[in-house]
Amino acid sequence: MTPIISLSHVDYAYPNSDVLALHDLSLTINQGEWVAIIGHNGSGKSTFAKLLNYLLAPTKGEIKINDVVANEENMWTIRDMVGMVFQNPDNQFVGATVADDVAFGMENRSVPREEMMKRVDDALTEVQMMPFADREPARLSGGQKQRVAIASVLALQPKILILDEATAMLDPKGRREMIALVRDLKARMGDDLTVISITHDIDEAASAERVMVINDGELIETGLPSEIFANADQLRRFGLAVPFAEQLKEKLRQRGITVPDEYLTTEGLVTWLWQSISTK
Ligand SMILES: Nc1ncnc2c1ncn2[C@@H]1O[C@H](COP(=O)(O)OP(=O)(O)OP(=O)(O)O)[C@@H](O)[C@H]1O
Repeated sequence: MTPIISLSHVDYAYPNSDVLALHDLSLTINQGEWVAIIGHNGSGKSTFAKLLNYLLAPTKGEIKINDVVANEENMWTIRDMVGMVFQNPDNQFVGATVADDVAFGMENRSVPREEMMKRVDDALTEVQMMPFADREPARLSGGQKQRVAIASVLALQPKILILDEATAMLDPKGRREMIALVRDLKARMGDDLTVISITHDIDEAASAERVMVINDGELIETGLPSEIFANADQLRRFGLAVPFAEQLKEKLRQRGITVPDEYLTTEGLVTWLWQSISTK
């Protein structure tokens, strides 16, 4: 496994604040991983994301992206490697059409026209938005807008895609489609794409390969989604939502029913319930 993101004893304090938004953060994320970052409001998740593409500079410690130290001098190399999609789909558009919008970042980086046209087509195809290439972005649904935002990032061929609450403003269907899209992208691109999902959405976090929990600016837990989400007491302690299936398991246990210890998705629990009822 090759590390693509490494943080060593990183602190960050906002200029107008004497509180550390992040404190002594040390971690490694490997090339091709899909990592979810969870934590209650104000725990430092967005600050972490902004440090990764040098929108913010660490107050202390060192960040390396693909072995390049994040600093003033390497800022543009870092930003070329780390693409970000934010929460509000309406704040991410600059072009008159979907295709213009995807082309915009490449125009800024002087990608030759022919190469640019090809990358626009490829990126829109990846996110299944090719039929919308000539549409006005403002007229798309929230989920479609976020898919175009992902295409704009993919067209720049980043190594890392950061989704900073990118599903938060979508309806459940849009959210499911985004998660499915990221899963497809990961399956197709393998180690060529590392994904960081900063999210409050349990389904999104559970789709990742690894979950990191940030609490009050510190990394307090990292593990498989199944390990993190099966620990309801710990989730509550850190102000996080407990998955529906885990809540139901707790209630069943209180009634004396033996339930599986391992984490189950809602669908997994439904299947288990059916099986245990039908064998009684
Ligand atoms: N521009 C700023 N100036 C000063 N303090 C800030 C600024 N932005 C964030 N903070 C503070 O830094 C801490 C971490 O904030 P951050 O936005 O990274 O948390 P978060 O986990 O992303 O929260 P949320 O889930 O609400 O988006 C919080 O205490 C917040 O109040």
